[in-house]
Amino acid sequence: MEEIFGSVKVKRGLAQMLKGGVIMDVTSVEQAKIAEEAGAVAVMALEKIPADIRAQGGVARMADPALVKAIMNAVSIPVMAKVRIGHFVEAQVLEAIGIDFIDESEVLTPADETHHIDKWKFKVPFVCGARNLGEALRRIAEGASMIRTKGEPGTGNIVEAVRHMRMVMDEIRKIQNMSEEELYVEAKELGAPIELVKEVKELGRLPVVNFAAGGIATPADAALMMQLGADGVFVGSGIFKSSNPRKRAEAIVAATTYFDDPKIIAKVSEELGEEMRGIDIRKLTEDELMQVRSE
Ligand SMILES: O=C(CO)[C@H](O)[C@H](O)COP(=O)(O)O
Repeated sequence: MEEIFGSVKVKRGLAQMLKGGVIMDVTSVEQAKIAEEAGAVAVMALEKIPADIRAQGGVARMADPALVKAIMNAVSIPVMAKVRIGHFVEAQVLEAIGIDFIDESEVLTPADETHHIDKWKFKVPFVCGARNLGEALRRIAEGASMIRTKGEPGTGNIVEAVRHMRMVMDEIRKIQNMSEEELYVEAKELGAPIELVKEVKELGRLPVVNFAAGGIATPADAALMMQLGADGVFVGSGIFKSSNPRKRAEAIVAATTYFDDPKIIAKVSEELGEEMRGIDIRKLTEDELMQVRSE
């Protein structure tokens, strides 16, 4: 058993078990319980949801381990937590307390602008963000067991999540239509290892699950991302910045499950109360964009 614990197969398999589900950002035990009861497949423990990180500014770091442990004790579903990009000691701390999954996330303030964490050194699986195929494959080459397209977190605006998912899917289709010999130049242009590019051609998808994140605020948003090819969704601000988080969380779970059934999506979208207000991405400066942090 020891031999396979922490193996690529086990770590990627854990991510696959979350397929088709919603992973919700939570900042307290109370929110974690709401998420679990609403049908989330996992929760992401963090100090502040992305909309508040964006609004309050300052340096955003890994959550207090005491908060993470309290959430782990309160729910039976897997618990994830975020570390700053490149901050391998925050990752060591989370692994030490027995976290189920680590998100090396651009939502927190990067600790290293050049290097991501060497995720092969950890037994715990990692999820990382990507805006395109090259970025996704670089993170997988570093040991990520799950990818999420980045979107623009904390905006309640789906436009960047759509852009990034379409980009990844388009680039995969392009590779599928290439000959073997063309893959070498493509790998160079993507900045990704040739072995992974070949694997994408063979599989017709990423070798790990790819969820959508950043800006999902309604059941229809979640279903849109699923129809565009996401394996599942992450939702943070859209739920806990709305007037009725419990009802919205349940509706987003239903819409993710029945993403290709507009009648169900219509039904669960009724009377959800006030939505998160949201931000026009064009009003953000380059410095305010989280998606561009470390590629
Ligand atoms: O980083 C994340 C995924 O790991 C966040 O959960 C996600 O991006 C949340 O964004 P939003 O608050 O816009 O839903």
